Amino acid sequence: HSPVVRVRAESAVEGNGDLPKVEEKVGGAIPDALSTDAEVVKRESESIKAFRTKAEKFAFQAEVSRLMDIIINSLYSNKDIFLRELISNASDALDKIRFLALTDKEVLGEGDDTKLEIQIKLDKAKKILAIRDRGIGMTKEDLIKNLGTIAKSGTSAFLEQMQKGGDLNLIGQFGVGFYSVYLVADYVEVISKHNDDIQYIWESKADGAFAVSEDTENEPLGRGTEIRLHLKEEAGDYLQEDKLKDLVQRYSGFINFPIYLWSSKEVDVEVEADPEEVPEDEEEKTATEDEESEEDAESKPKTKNVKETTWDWQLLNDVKAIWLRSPKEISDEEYANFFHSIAKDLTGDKPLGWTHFNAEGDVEFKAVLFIPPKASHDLYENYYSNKSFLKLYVRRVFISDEFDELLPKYLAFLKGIVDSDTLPLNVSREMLQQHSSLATIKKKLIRKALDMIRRIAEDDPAESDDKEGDSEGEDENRGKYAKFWNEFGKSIKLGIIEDASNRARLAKLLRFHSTKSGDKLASLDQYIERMKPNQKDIYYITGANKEQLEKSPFLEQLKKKGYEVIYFTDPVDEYLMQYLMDYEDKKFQNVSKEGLKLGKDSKLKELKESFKDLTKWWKELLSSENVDSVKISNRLADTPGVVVTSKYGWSANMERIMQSQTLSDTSKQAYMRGKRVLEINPRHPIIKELRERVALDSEDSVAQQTAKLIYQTALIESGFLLEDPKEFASRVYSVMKTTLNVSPDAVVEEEEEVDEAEDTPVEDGKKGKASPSSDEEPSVEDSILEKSVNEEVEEEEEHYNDEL
Ligand SMILES: Nc1ncnc2c1ncn2[C@@H]1O[C@H](COP(=O)(O)OP(=O)(O)OP(=O)(O)O)[C@@H](O)[C@H]1O
Repeated sequence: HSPVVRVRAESAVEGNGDLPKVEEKVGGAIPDALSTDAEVVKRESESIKAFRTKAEKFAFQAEVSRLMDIIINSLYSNKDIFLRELISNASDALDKIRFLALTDKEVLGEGDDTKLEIQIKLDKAKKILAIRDRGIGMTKEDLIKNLGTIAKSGTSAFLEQMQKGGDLNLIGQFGVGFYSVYLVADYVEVISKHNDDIQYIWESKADGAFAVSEDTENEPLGRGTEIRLHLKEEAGDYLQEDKLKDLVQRYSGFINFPIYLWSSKEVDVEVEADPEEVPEDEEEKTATEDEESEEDAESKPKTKNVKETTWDWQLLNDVKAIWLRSPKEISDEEYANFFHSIAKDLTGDKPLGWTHFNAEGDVEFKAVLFIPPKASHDLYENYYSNKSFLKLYVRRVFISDEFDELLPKYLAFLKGIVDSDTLPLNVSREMLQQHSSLATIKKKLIRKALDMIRRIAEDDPAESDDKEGDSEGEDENRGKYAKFWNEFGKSIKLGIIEDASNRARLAKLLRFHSTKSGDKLASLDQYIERMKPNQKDIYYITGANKEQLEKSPFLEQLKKKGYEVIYFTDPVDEYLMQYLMDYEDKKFQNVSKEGLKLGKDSKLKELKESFKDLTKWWKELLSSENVDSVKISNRLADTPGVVVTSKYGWSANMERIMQSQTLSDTSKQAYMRGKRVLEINPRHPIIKELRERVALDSEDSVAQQTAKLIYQTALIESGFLLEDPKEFASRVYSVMKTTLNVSPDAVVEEEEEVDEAEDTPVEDGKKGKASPSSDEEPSVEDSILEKSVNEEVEEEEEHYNDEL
C-alpha cells in the first residue's frame, strides 16, 4: 500500500535543482503506517500549513521517511540516546571547524564565534530543548541533503536491523543518529549558519515532509547550528535541568569541547530593607544603642538577605581528554563510557578489552584501543571497503576518523583514538596520510592490539583447565576469549593470511575444534602439548561443518591411533592453510591430502605387493576419471576407499567452495583441481573380494561395476561433488537389480494412456530418451520404471536423485 499523493504547497517555490519537492511527488515518502489516502492528505496538508510561509518544502527520501516513522512511533523506553547523538553531531561539527582553522585562522571569525563550545538551553513554558554549537554549520544545500534527501548507506541497513528486532541504541553506528530526535520531539527546527551561506531554518514534523527557509526571525548565530526540539507531551522530563546535567555527565563526558547548560541557581542577595519591615527586636536594639552611633545608623541603609534565582552557563563536562590521563587513575567504568561514546554503541555492553598506552621514542603518541563487545553488522560483508574506526588526533586536535593507514584491514574492528605529538598539524590530510611516522605508529598499534588480545586469552580461566577455580574476578573473564573468537576469529585468520610479519603471533591466537577438544575451543599450543611422542605433523581436515567431519573416513585410523585432528570449517580456512605452513617447527598436514605418514605399518610393504595387480587394474579402469593413481591406504579402518588430493591442489572442500562462487573462473578450476588418488583399504572384505575376482578374471563385469561404484562412493564420502550424478545413480540401481534378482535386461512397462502426438517414438519396448550411460548397459532409470508400474516409484526416483 503506497499511496501517491500530490500536495499543493501554499507558497511560491524557488527553483532548487533536482531535489524532490513535495509538489512533485510525495507518494514514495509517505510512511507505510498511515492507513488511508485521505488521512495522508490531511496530515500532509496540516504539516505544510504549519511550515513557514516562505519555506521551500521537500519530501524525505523514502527510506529516511520510513526510518522516521519507526522512530516517532517507537515505544522504545530508552529515549535518552537522542541527546548523545546531538552532542556527538555538535562535537563533530566543532572538530570540523577546528580542523579547517589549522590552515586558515580566519574561519573561526572573532569574539564569541571563536569559542568552540556547545550550549544547551531549556524553555519550560514553550517545552523547547535547544542545543547549539559553534561548529562548522550547514549551508542550505547541506541542510536539504544531510537532513532528509540523501539516504546514507546505513539507512537501509538500520531499517533491516530494526525489522529483525534490532537495538535502537546502535542508531549512531548507522550514521542516522540525527533522526533519534523524534523519539522525544514531534516538531524539530534546525537553525544553521555556515560561513559560506546565510542563516537558514530547517523544520519538520516527521510526517513525510520538511521545509527550509531563510531565517529572518531568530538572532544571528554567527556560525554553527542550533537544534530546537519541541518536546512531546510525554518527554517533559527533558525540561529538567538536573536530568540533563545527569545525562551529559553520564554519557557525553568524553566530548572534547565544553558543554554548558543554561542553569538557574538560588543565591542569597542583600537587598535594602523596607523600614516598616524592620523586625521588633531590631527596633529595640536601635533604641538602646548609645547616641554616638545613632548618626551612623541613620546614614547606612537597612539591608536584608533574600533568595533570588540567577541564570548562568554552567559547565557540565571535564574537557580533559581521557587519553592524557594516567591509566592508573581511570576506572573501568570510565573506559567503558569512553568506548560507548566513541563507538556510538549505546547498548551499554562492555568492551571485551582495551589497551591504553603512551608510545615514546622517535614517534610519540598516545592511544586507547578497544575491542567492541560485538562485530559491527557489516564487518565481514564489506571487509575490503570498510573504513577503520580509529580517530586520529594531532596534539589534541581531531584530524580524521578515516585514516586507513593506521591499522591493517584485519584489525579494522578495533575502535579507539590515537593522539600523536610527532605528526605536523598544519598540513593537509593528504600530506599527513603520507607521513613517514604513520608506518611506525601502525606497527606499534598492531603490536599493542595483538598483546591485548593475547592477554584476554591468558586471563580467561575457561581457556585452560589448570587455572580453574584460581583467582578472583575470573567469572568476568570466563569465556571471554571464546566470545572474542566468535565475533572476531575470522579477523585473526585474515591477519594470518595478510600479515606475514605477525603470522606467528596471530597463529598463537588461533582457536578451533578438534577430535579432542570436546565442546571447548583448542589452541595450537594445546595441540602441541597433546601430540603423540612419535607425531611430527599437525593434522587437520577441512569441510562444511564439524558434524560432517566427525564422520569422515579420513579420520578412521587417526582416531583409532589417538591422533588429534583439527576441524577447519570456515571457508576462509582453506585460504588460511595456504599461508600457515608450520607452527613451532611442526608442519601442517591436511589428512585428506597425499603424504599422510602415520608411524610404521610393518605389513604395508607386503600389502602393497599383494594388491599390486588390483591397484594397477583399478587405475586402468578409471583412466577416464582424472585419477592419478590407486594406492593402498594407511588412513582407513572401516571404509573401503577414499579419494585424496595432491598436496598443492585444491582439497575437496576447496573445490566445493570454488564451485559455489558464482564468479569463479572455470578454466582456473580445472587447473587448480588437485590430482586425485583413490586409496583403498586392503583389510576391507569388499576390497579383498575384488582382488580375488580380478585375479581370476580381469574382465569380470561385476568387479568392474563394483570398482567404479566404490570410486564414486568414495568421492562422495571424501567431500567431492559428483560431476555426473546420473551415471552414479544408474550404477546404484543396477546393483539394486542384482540384489533384488531382477534381470538386467528387464524393461520398463509402457504407460497405458499416452497422447500419441506428444509421445516420442518407442523402439523395442524402450522409451526413446536414452540415459547418458545407455550405451554400456540398460538404463537404470528404465529398469526401475519397468519394474514398478505405478507412478509412486517415479516420484521416489526423483527424490532419490535429488538427494544424491
Ligand atoms: N550540529 C551539526 N552541525 C553540522 N552538521 C550537522 C550537525 N548535525 C548533523 N549534521 C549533518 O547532518 C548529517 C547527518 O547527521 P546524522 O547524525 O544523521 O548522521 P552522522 O552524524 O553522519 O552519523 P552519526 O549518527 O553516527 O553521528 C551529518 O553527517 C552532518 O553532516
